[in-house]
Amino acid sequence: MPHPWTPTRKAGLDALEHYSGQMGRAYADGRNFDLGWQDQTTSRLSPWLRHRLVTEEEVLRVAAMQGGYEACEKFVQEVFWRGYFKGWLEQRPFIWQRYLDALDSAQIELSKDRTLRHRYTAAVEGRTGIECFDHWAQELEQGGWLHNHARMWMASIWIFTLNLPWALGADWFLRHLVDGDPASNTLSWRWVAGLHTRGKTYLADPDNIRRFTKGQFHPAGQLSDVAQMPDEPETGPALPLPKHEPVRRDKVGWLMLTEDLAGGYGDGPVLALPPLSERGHGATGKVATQFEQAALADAAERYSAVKTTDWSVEAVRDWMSQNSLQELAVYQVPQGPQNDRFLKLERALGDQDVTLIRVRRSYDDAVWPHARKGFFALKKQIPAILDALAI
Ligand SMILES: Cc1cc2nc3c(=O)[nH]c(=O)nc-3n(C[C@H](O)[C@H](O)[C@H](O)COP(=O)(O)OP(=O)(O)OC[C@H]3O[C@@H](n4cnc5c(N)ncnc54)[C@H](O)[C@@H]3O)c2cc1C
Repeated sequence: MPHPWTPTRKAGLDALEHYSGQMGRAYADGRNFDLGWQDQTTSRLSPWLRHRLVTEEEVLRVAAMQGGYEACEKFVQEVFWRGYFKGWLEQRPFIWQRYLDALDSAQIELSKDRTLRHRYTAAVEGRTGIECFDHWAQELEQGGWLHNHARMWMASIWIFTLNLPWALGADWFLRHLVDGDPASNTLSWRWVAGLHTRGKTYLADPDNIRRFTKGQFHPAGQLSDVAQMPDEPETGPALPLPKHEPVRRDKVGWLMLTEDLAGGYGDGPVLALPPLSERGHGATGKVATQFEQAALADAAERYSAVKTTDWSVEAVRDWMSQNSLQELAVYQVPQGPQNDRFLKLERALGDQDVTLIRVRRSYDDAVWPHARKGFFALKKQIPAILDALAI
């Protein structure tokens, strides 16, 4: 499988333009088919969108020129799923923490239970004997990307057929996907497990796999036909979103992270923090690592950002004093490993009396408040949100 994601904004915009004619009927009719790498049935824009080398707003504006919501309804809704998951997790940060706790427990289980360890290793090495799963495991490890349906089938087989802890699977995906995103990934795994829409599990069906791979795979008799939701307390209600903070002074410097490379720094100097070397337990995939590093380099060049090699408070302070800065701003760092790391930096800067302002983009501001419950509530608001954003 080739690695087609050139990690630049230009390449992302080219891909968007190239796909624009397919956002209507072609997408609606074809999007559920996973026909292998050569046969594209979806936009494959996720790596650029994930890091905001290209933004959701830009994609939606292109969809608007193809006939808008009416003509591209399915595609537009899928774009909103990204913001839905992000907004949902922002308002339930304890679910991210629950995932980290579940991952820690699963790691301890792995170290103690040899049979579990064998099952886990066979799965991530693509040696389960379930041909489709093994094929997709190779795709993930080597190519760093999977079709949405393959992700759903794999997560389901992982949890309900291979009886592996869901958090280990989510960690494996997050570390290897070139679009690895804490919110979309964690909450999709939880959705398959029946933890997102509580009790509603997703069970992979051999005939469905045969249909949507056009016969390439048919794991008849190999998959569990029972789906048992893992044990977990009730989800709990959404918390309020932190208030939007305006940038108060002229002399503000910006921190750039690979969470959001969309610019919007005005005249302020920009400091680019490097991607984290770890996204979870174990090594990050090569394709994902290369994409993230080069994506940052591309954005840093466009915004004349200074690149630092670490996240130390000293590096940030030095750069601030070189630029005579009193205040720092950053576009909202969503829940996930970068935010966990960022909170430490924020605390250390706070100890040195540096004010750090988290700024929310208007798109997130428009979408996230509607991501408190199920997707349906957000879906109903899509026309109004598009209007409000003048799309
Ligand atoms: C178990 C599992 C794990 C996943 N992990 C991730 C992840 O780490 N990162 C990630 O970006 N997506 C994840 N997804 C969501 C989805 O599979 C990908 O966003 C999609 O396959 C990307 O392909 P595309 O760009 O061709 O999407 P298209 O179908 O062309 O859709 C256009 C855009 O809409 C958004 N989108 C589409 N479907 C979804 C969805 N179900 N959830 C959220 N956004 C969506 C993406 O930004 C995508 O680029 C996961 C799904 C599952 C079932």
